[in-house]
Amino acid sequence: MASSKNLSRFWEWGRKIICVGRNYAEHAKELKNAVPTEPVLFLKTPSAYVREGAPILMPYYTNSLHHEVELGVVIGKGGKDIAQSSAMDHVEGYALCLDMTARDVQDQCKKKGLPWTLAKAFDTSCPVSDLISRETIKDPHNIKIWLKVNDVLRQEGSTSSMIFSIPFLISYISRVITLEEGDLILTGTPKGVAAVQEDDEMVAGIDDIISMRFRIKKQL
Ligand SMILES: O=C([O-])CC(=O)C(=O)O
Ligand SMILES: [Mg+2]
Repeated sequence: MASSKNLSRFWEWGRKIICVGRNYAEHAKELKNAVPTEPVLFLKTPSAYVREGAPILMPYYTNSLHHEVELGVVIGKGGKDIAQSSAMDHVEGYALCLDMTARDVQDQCKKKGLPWTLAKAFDTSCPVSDLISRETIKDPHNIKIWLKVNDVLRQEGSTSSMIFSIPFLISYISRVITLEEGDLILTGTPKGVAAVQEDDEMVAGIDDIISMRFRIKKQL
């Protein structure tokens, strides 16, 4: 839990960003995907991080940049083959995250059976909030995450609807990929994903605990 090193700026550690897809049935259905029986995993790189004050850059190769608001779990203690029963001991805290997705590119990748890297891992595809302490979010499976675009509510979902719980995900992931302090797990998005345009402003939040604001700009 409490680590010797300061993870308050976890995004500067250069560690892994492990994303879970289709962890909310309503979102899997809205994109006409099957509801998974095992977690769907993909990765972003640390260059995907962007912080409030800097713009989200729409890649030059997409015409459909989607927002996905997600709860992030920041790993405080690394491990391999972590048991579900001790998984929460590895959690330093949480972060509000966006999994920005070039949806048209992802659709093409799906059709061709190719990886999602261009759709998911481009620079600025992972806007993140400050670290939120475990004390602040006592029950991470019972909070509301929401996102507005230009003041219109687009996404609002409770983490109680996650298919795979945080301990399950930590255990599952750590059997495949060793977790290290500073890693971030994105736990999937609720329904309501949609496209944003240049100069749109997004505000996302977790209940009234935290909120963050980002503007969309085109990559030059
Ligand atoms: O792109 C997708 O639909 C998968 C995903 O990231 C999510 O469900 O959060
Ligand atoms: Mg996502």
